[in-house]
Amino acid sequence: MSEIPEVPETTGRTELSGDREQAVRAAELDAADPLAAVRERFVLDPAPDHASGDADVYLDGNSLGVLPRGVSDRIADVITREWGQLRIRSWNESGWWTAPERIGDKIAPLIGAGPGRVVVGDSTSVNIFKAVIGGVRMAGKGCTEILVDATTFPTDGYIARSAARMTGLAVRPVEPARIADEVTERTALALVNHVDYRTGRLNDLPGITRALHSAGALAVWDLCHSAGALPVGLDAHHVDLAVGCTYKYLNGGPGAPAYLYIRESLQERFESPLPGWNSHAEPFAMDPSYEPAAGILRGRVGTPDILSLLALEAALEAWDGVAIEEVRTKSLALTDFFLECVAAYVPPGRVRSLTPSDHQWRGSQVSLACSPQLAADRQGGTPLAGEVMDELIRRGVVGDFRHPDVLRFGFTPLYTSFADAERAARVLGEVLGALPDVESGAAG
Ligand SMILES: Cc1ncc(COP(=O)(O)O)c(C=O)c1O
Ligand SMILES: Nc1c(O)cccc1C(=O)C[C@H](N)C(=O)O
Repeated sequence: MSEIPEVPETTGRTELSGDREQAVRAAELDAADPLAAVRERFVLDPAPDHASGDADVYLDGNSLGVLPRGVSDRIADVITREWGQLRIRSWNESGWWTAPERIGDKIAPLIGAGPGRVVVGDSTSVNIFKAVIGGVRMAGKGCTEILVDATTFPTDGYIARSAARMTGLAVRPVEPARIADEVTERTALALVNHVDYRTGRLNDLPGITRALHSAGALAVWDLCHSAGALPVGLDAHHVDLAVGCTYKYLNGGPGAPAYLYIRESLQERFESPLPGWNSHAEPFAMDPSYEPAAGILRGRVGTPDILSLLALEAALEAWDGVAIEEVRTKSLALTDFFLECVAAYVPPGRVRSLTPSDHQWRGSQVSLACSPQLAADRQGGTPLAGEVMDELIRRGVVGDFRHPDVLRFGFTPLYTSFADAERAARVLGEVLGALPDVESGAAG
């Protein structure tokens, strides 16, 4: 990239000479980290085409989590033995048929749900559809609208609008912080992201859920960016419906199936808009008339994606003996430390944090907005901010870029170390420091 001059790259080894203070601090924090050994449960080898041969600092687990060690062997066994040799018998003998609810019960403790409240399958988008239409069908007769988080990840908005058209309701986008003031007795439900994918802001799940309930509306939460990163407390906060993906902080793999949570007391009233045969009370009766299965099974649709489901099940073993509360403690310490290092290494005015400094409102990522000059549209496409991320990746620090100016760094406490955080901030400082002077418009 032409705008970023060549400067010596960091080696990735801890260099105590130049940036002694932060590097020493990182080493101390890693030595005291009770989750440090959990990192060994993940494959963090260098990519085969990596020039230096060093492993990357991987800060993109909020998009695609890292491969947990046990998954490859488990999937090889599923393919060679369960599918290759047992074939059709595996639906019963290998537990394929019951995998969606069995794996749902394994995710449940991580999101504060009791058994029988979570079912795994389909994509997040499809589960949003089930939850929104299922929620509207349970809402009061006079309801005329659905509220949608105005800052939502786009798929939620697209699906909510389509679901609203199908049910004759209107959609009203509302900032999460305004939902308590905007909800009315005409609101069927609100669909809200627990953590904002762009800024990393944590929304007030208990407070918003309470406010919705006081107005008689249901609370539907998208947990994609919180599940596996922080405690959610679905049962404790009486959330009605929730969905989430499993390929981010749950490390289930690319395209891993999503999940649907239905509050226990609502399950018998839940009418799926996708009542496939797997959600029937007696699927193998092949009855032409539909009768929903009892409980969470009615959230199923068709034949589950067994290879992906069982990869996810193996991936969840990385959580053995790990409490979500200790993950949260480490996540906040990592993001605090990264922000400290950014302040120490990055020249003033080049980036500002979009992620709240207050722990109460912070998820498990840090989003840095680049100065307007770096974010400005340039002829031929990507803003310079996008090229900054490309350069970071080239130097072995993997985050991602979101238009127009956001550098995102996701922190997955199961495998991210404090040394990773220090190295990422140091390389960011080198890349941004090598740019020609820009006006200081972004500091703050
Ligand atoms: C908040 C949120 N919801 C939904 C999705 C994606 O949905 P799907 O799993 O259907 O691709 C994402 C990310 O891809 C997301 O960040
Ligand atoms: N789901 C993804 C995919 O299939 C390909 C690339 C990225 C994704 C993502 O998860 C994007 C992500 N939800 C985000 O927060 O931007």
